[in-house]
Amino acid sequence: MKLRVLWVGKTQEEWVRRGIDEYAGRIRRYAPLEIAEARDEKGAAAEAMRAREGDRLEKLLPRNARLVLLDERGDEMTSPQFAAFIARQRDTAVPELAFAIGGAYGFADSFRARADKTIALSRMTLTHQMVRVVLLEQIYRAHTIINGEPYHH
Ligand SMILES: C[S@@+](CC[C@H](N)C(=O)[O-])C[C@H]1O[C@@H](n2cnc3c(N)ncnc32)[C@H](O)[C@@H]1O
Repeated sequence: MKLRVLWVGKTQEEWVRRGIDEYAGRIRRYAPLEIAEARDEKGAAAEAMRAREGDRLEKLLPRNARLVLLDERGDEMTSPQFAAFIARQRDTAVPELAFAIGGAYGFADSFRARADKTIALSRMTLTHQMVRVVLLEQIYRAHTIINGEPYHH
């Protein structure tokens, strides 16, 4: 199963970029991973920015992909539950599992409605930049759990 992570806007901080590279490299030992970046919108009302960013995310999403939205209001799960969720997608022949991280103002309702599942990493709000690293680490962790490797304690 192919994995895709979509996000809005460039990665600004060097330390975030290093984290992304580290965990993306680790994930690619287990599954093909593509990262795609939608241009962020600036200088409009929040709702308009969310709508335009949603349209751009939509264009980066293959038709056959199952979409998981990252959102602080989503379902919370443990790392083993997240691993079981990923394994279930793979075992039911989902061709591509896509994760989307919103921009600084979050998602438009229209894009939110497109999601097959919405998950929260915490009830706290993280920056849209930091979520990139935390999500990638959890995807990596999930694969070590699926493969019974001694990373998750
Ligand atoms: C700064 S947050 C946007 C906050 C905005 N108040 C909202 O309601 O969506 C930007 C993006 O980071 C991600 N994000 C932030 N905190 C998160 C969390 N605890 N769990 C999952 N995703 C989170 C989401 O994808 C969100 O769209």
